[in-house]
Amino acid sequence: MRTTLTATAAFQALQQHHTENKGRQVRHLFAQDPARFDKLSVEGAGLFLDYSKNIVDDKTMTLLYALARETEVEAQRDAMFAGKEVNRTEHRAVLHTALRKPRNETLLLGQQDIIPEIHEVLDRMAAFSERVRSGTWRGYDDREITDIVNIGIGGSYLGPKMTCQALRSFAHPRLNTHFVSNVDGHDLDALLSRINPATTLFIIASKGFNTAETMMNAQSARAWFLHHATENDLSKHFVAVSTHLDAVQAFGIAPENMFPFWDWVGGRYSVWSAIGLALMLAIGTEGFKEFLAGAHAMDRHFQDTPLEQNLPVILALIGIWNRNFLGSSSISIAPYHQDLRLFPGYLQQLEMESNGKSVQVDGAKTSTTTCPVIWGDVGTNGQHAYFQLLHQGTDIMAVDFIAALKPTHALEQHQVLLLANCFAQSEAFMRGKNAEEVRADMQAQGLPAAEIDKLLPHRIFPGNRPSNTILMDTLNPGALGALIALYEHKVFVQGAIWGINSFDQWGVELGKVLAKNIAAELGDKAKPEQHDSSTNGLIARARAAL
Ligand SMILES: O=P(O)(O)OC[C@H]1O[C@](O)(CO)[C@@H](O)[C@@H]1O
Repeated sequence: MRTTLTATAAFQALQQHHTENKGRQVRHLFAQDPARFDKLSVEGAGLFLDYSKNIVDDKTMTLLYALARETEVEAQRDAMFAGKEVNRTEHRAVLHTALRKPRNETLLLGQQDIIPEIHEVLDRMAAFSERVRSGTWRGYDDREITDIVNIGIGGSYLGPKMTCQALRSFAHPRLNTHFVSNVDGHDLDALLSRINPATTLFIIASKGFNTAETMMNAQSARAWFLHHATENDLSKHFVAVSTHLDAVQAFGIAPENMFPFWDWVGGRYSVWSAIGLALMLAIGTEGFKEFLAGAHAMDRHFQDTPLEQNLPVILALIGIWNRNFLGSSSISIAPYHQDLRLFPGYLQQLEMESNGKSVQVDGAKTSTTTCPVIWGDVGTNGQHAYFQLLHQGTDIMAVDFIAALKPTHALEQHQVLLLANCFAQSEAFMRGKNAEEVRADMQAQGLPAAEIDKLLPHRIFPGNRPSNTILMDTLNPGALGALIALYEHKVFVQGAIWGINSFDQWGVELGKVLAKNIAAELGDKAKPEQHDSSTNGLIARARAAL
């Protein structure tokens, strides 16, 4: 039985520390300590994390490290890396980290070293990718492939799509990557009218190969293809990524066109496996290797670095502080890089599907709140839309700013303005602008006293809004790998502290079952209505329309 989190000595010490320091202003902490930035920033695996703009001091951090130690984060981390059955509700090891291990390492799962089979699949992916990229893999009328369509959903979609978008400046110029996930036919339909079956390669990506949305999209894509070509041509245009060879074969894809992975890779952690095939096709084998190496560097950092300098641990602990003590209910992810615009959506699945739970591993209710809402968009766009609420709204929401110092374009002035905005926002969130400062500003502008009094409350910024800033040199495959792994391990540490299983997702099941029933009812108008009056009413309207 796990000790209740709120009953741990460290948690209680943090509660007391929080009570004693209520109302403290980070701007004052900066004024008191000129070395604050140096003390509360850390570097590892090519990433730099500034967490000094959070409402913490040395004592807060010391207590947070004590919380990590008391909840045995290090032992839990080591168990994950060693391949222990960390995903206890599904009786599985959790070994996405093994996917980024170099060829010369070993990792025993039971009696078997799993590194050789991981690299065997990587080698097959590489050989295939190089054939497609070089143009030696040809379609049914002997033309080169120009379009790759990844059909998958959840982790079989978000990872490949986000990474292809993030690394688009490293992509092969002939290959356009597309991603279809939604069972809404508008998604597939909009794409099919823009591509040529003779030069298109479909990747059917699904861990279980039984996900209703993916299977329907795959069947429709296949049917569309067969309008233009024959069954014999399928093997040149359809490949699959899955853990289920039999289901892939039943769909009509031959084993040599299937790239396997393993049940110890969770869907939202699978971009490092063959699920990353679209990315490998886009950026090439070397680029994909760099991507894995960046993540591996973060793995090593996470495993080997003391908690006090450990990026994922610190990011996680700051998150725990903001969530469980300051009551922050969401984190806005603000990438100041256009190519990372899908990163907030990717993190939504990673964090919310992993830690959106209210029951501990031992079955008891959690004693604290767990995963906050993750949301966001690219920075400067958000500034002109919802940042208003972050600055002056009633809830305290945390922000993660993410930026690359050097761009992959030559428009230097854009980069200057971009970074200026990024740093200005974090400064504004932290500092705010108090009544005296606002009044002095308006007086300097020569506004009449009555107008100043009227406007004053509207123009005050409370500040003290917590944020992290993560910097990388350039957004390249290695940096992206490290960034994703940073958040993966952050999620792990938080799950370990909250005592929850970050690797199952039972919460998505109920909707799937109900949808199956309702789909049958929509298809058969004679079926009796058997739901609440709202659901029955909606079904009746749809039956009338279909
Ligand atoms: O890759 P699959 O098996 O199609 O699953 C897709 C997604 O569905 C989920 O299982 C949730 O329903 C996710 O965890 C997963 O990423």
